[in-house]
Amino acid sequence: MQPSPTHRASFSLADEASAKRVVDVLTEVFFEGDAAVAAFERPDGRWDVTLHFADAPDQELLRELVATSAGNEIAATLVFDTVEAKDWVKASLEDLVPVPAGRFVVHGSHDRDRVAPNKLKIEIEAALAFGTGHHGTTRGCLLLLDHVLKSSGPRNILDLGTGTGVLAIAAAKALHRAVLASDIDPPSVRVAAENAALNEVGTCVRVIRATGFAAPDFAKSGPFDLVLANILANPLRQLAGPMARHLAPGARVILSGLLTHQAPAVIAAYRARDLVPLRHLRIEGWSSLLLRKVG
Ligand SMILES: C[S@@+](CC[C@H](N)C(=O)[O-])C[C@H]1O[C@@H](n2cnc3c(N)ncnc32)[C@H](O)[C@@H]1O
Repeated sequence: MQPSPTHRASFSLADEASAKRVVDVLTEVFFEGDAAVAAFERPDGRWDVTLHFADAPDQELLRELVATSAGNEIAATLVFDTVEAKDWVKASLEDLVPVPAGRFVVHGSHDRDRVAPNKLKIEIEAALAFGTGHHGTTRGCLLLLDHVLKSSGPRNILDLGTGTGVLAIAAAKALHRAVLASDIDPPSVRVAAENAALNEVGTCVRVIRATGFAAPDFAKSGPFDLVLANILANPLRQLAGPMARHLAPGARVILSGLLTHQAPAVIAAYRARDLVPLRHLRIEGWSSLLLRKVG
C-alpha cells in the first residue's frame, strides 16, 4: 500500500529558551490532537522546531500561535510541506545495525539470523512509527526494563505511546504476560500490532488507539504494576495524575522522551503523586527514569 504523506510545519529559533517556550505552547494546544511536536539543537546552536500532523493543519492558527510565543518575524519563516515518511524511514532501516540493550537486541529482518541465541530478539519493521531501538530514549527504556526484570516479575503491564510496539514486545517476550499498548497515532497502532504478530507475541500484546488515559480499556486492564511511557516531557507531566490513578501500590514506572534538563520538572510532577525516582539513565542528552509508587 502506498503510504499517505504526513504534514510538516517547521521553523528555527535562536536559542533553547525560546524553543522551550514555543514548544510548551504548541504541546499544550496540540496535546489532544494528532500532532507531534519536537525540538532539536543544530550543530550551529540554533534550535529547529518541527510539528508533524496526520491531517493538513490550520496554517493561520499555527502562524498565530508561533507569532504569540516567538514573534511575528519567526512566524513569517514557518515552512509547510509534506513528508513521504514511510519510504525513507524504511530505506534508512536497511542500514541500521542491531541494538543491544541488556537482555534485548532490537534488529531488522536483514539481521534476523545474526543475533546471539542467548538474547531476546525484537524484530522491528519501523515503517511510519517511532522505535527502532536506535534512539537513546528507546534504549534507555529497554535498559531500565532489563533492570526491573532482574528483581521483579510484573503481571499487569502498560506501554503508553508504543510507536513500533518495541517496548510492549520486549515486555511480552520477557514475561509471557498480557501487555496493553496504546498510541495516539493510528499508523503506529497498526504497525505495533503487525510487529507484535511478527515477534510471535500477537496474542499477548493488545494495541489500542488512545490519547493519554482517555479510554475505558485502561481502567478495565489496570491497575498496572509496570508502565512504560516514552513520550515527550510535557505530556508526561500532564499524565502524572491519570497515570498514578491507574497504578497498583509498589508499581514501577519507566519514563523517557525527556531531555536531561527537563528531568527535574518531570520528577517533581511524579513525586507529587507519590512516585519516587529509583534510577536515572542519561543517553545522548535524553533522560530515562525509573520510578516506584510508594504506598
Ligand atoms: C518517542 S515515541 C516512542 C515509541 C516507543 N515506545 C519507543 O520507546 O521507541 C512516542 C510515541 O508516543 C505517541 N504519543 C505521543 N503522545 C501521546 C499521548 N498523549 N498518548 C498516547 N500516545 C502518545 C506517539 O505517537 C509516538 O508513537
